[in-house]
Amino acid sequence: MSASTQKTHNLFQVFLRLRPPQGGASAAGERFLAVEEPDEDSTTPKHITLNPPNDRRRAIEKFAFTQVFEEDATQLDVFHCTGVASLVKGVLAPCGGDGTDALLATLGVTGSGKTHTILGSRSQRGLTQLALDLIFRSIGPNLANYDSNPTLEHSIAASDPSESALFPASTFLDSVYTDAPASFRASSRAPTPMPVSLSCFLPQLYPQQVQHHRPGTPNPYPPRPTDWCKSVRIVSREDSVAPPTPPSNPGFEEDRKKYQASRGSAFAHGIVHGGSPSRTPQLRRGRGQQPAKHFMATTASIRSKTGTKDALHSKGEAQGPTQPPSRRPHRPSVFPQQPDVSALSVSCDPSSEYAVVISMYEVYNDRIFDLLTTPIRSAATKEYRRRPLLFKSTEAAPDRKVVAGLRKVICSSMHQALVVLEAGLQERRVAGTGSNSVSSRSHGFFCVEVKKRAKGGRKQGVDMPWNGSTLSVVDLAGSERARDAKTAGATLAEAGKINESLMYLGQCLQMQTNAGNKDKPNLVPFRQCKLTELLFSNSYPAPSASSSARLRNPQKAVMIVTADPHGDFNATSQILRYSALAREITVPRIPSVTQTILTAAAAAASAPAPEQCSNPVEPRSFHSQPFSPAGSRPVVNPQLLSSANIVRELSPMSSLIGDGHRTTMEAAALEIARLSEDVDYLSQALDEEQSARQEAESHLLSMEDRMIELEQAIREECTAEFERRLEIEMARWRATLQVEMERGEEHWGRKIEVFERSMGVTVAGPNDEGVPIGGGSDDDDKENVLLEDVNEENERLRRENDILRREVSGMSPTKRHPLQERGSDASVVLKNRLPTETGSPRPLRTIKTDNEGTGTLRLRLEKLRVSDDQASVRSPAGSVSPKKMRRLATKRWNAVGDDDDLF
Ligand SMILES: Nc1ncnc2c1ncn2[C@@H]1O[C@H](COP(=O)(O)OP(=O)(O)OP(=O)(O)O)[C@@H](O)[C@H]1O
Repeated sequence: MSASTQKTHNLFQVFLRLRPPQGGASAAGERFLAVEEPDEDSTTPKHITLNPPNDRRRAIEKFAFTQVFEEDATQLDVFHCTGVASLVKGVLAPCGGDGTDALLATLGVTGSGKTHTILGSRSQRGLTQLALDLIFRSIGPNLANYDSNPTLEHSIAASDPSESALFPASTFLDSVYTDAPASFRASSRAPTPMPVSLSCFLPQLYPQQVQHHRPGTPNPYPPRPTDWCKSVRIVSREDSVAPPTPPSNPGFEEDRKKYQASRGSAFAHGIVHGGSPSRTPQLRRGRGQQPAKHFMATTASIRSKTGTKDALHSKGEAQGPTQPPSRRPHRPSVFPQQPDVSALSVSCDPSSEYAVVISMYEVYNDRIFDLLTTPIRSAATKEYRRRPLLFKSTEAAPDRKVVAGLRKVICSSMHQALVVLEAGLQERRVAGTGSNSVSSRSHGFFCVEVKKRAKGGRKQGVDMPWNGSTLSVVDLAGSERARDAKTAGATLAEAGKINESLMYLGQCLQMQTNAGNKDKPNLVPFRQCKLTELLFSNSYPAPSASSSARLRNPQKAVMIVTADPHGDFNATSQILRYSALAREITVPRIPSVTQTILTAAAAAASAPAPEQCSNPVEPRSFHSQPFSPAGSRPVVNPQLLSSANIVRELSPMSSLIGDGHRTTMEAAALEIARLSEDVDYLSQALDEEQSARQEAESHLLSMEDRMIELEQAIREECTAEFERRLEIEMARWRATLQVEMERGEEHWGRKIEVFERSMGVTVAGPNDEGVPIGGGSDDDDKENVLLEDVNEENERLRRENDILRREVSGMSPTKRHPLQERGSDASVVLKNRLPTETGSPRPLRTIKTDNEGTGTLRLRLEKLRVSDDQASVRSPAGSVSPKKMRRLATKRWNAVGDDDDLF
């Protein structure tokens, strides 16, 4: 097919594959995607209808695809119906020529089944393995024998335009895996060198060439900077442990789930960076202990948790090929065999010999990294790094771009190809997210170059060049919403890059149908990012092919869109919108702004014929673009058009709007649908916010009531507590007051007593020893002793007084004088005791006696009187309080004043 004829076709055939619900239909959410019945002229469904769940006001969309695979479609169904065999046939070019490049890609929301479709599972092969199987089966005996032709590698490398480093599979696999066959070790080839040194690594990669290179002659295999000096990405320095090997028996779904769970938990914390599969902490469990995501990706988890900050921005050093042998993983040996395509083969060119060369790379953060190049550790940063590769035109291929500097592996068998694929998948980045426990974080490219040349390979003693075509299998990373995927940090950043690149891809896919439209220029903006460049660059014939250059056919491309009918509606509808070959929108309710737009458009359209506007009717349904998948007739959704409203309103609309304004109206309808969705979403969000606000307000009110109650209770409690404490304090105060009063009374009593005592001492004078009575110590015992002494003295004086009285009464009046001589002149005493004119008693000290005996007697009588009173007051001694003493003393003082008849 010529380039000019290809131009009129879509760049991609787009298939849709629906994923069966995980955990049964009961566990799935509401289904929002319905598959339409096949058209009359077709046996397979091609259309689906997207019904927004739980919201009948949103636009209903209908999409057309090349074919729709429902949930029960098998891997073999997809393989057959997507025409992989046809792609392979184009690559093999059985009719001669270079063949046609083919691209097989999957696109979809994260977790929708892209990797499952492309790479299969532990029990089922994916399209990649099936395509490889078909290629090797079809080539069969025409595959060039590497063993019988040692210059094969040289001749292929010489024809390769991409500045690649070419290795035989055995050499490459021995550098990656540990269990190299004994025969290989005994070969003449140098063993895999440990260090990264270029000089010591060269013999391993180019053993034959080095052997054959003679000193002094130009080396045909000089080390290329792109081969050795491009390190691409950083891998954690923990990457030093042997990875698990895929279980040898396929079909153990349980093991697989466990493995996925372990990977999910291990990677859920962030990015899992690429690295050798043999170097992940999670993989230290030993062989066969961890099942794989799919049989090829058993060790894909190798990515060490990085945490590695700027892994992507760091620059690396020279890249080396290997890890130390002891750290390399074991070579997988058993792969799933189902589905079986052994009965299928396509023809190849019998006059040609073929060689199959495999390369793998990934697009991560808009940069290309080789998956078959082991990252090497930087001496400076101790990080494992790779270098990004360039997608460019080379000297050997000026008319097309190639990924330059890839490592490519020549495979002699299907098994070798599978093991190489496994090795490359080990390097691919995956991570656990909220949406998929084993989520691809990069766009993976698996390229099978089928080289061909005329049999014999030599013409006039010169090696003939190899030409050929490439089958590229692409497993795109899934679009994801950060909210659902619960990603953060670096994983969130890479999700942003993924979404951005998928957005550009969506723009390209949307524009692709215009490529066949003669009226519109080819505006597919595929140079916006690496992903679209890689996918679309070969879709067009070389723009400036020189006369000497061969005119290559544009690639054939198949896109398989995967979708989960029970998954995220918004994300799925977005993917379907830009990937579908055609789309029809039904807007059930047009907001007022829409009416304005449509009315204006209708007025403009009807300006030349104003009579058509006599009865305008509000339109409700539009076709966003004509359905034209692969030349089919325009599609109208019968279910949607069965609505009486829509049918009735379509006709007036089409009569109102002229053809010249149809494009405007379509754009307006699309915008309306988008705005309507936004409005619906915002109104729903507003409703949620309002209900949340109401709930918060009612909660606030109840909280306020509760606070008031609490405040009241606290106040009452505080009041009770205050009163209780006040009562206690009052009681304490009263007690203290009582004590103080008693102390005060005692104090005053003591003072009065001291005063009385001092008075008594002054009157009594010194005792026999010359010490004043009562003037001594304040001690009670002494007082008691003194009191007893006074009492005794009092008694003695009483007795003496009685004696004297008897003597006085017995004496004659003439003999009474002696009594006066004894100092017992009562009249003098009475006279002295009588109050003075002022009313106060006359001080006893001032008494002057003429007679010493009379004075002494009088003093003794006075003493006797006072002491007697004191004795009567104080007896019983000790039982009278100071207070009483004071009162009694006071009374006694008064009594003394009144008791004039004492004698
Ligand atoms: N057709 C299917 N049949 C059975 N299981 C499927 C199918 N499609 C997907 N799955 C399962 O769904 C899960 C997610 O699929 P997969 O990993 O292929 O998604 P993905 O689209 O590649 O996600 P991501 O973009 O995050 O890498 C896996 O467990 C896979 O086995």
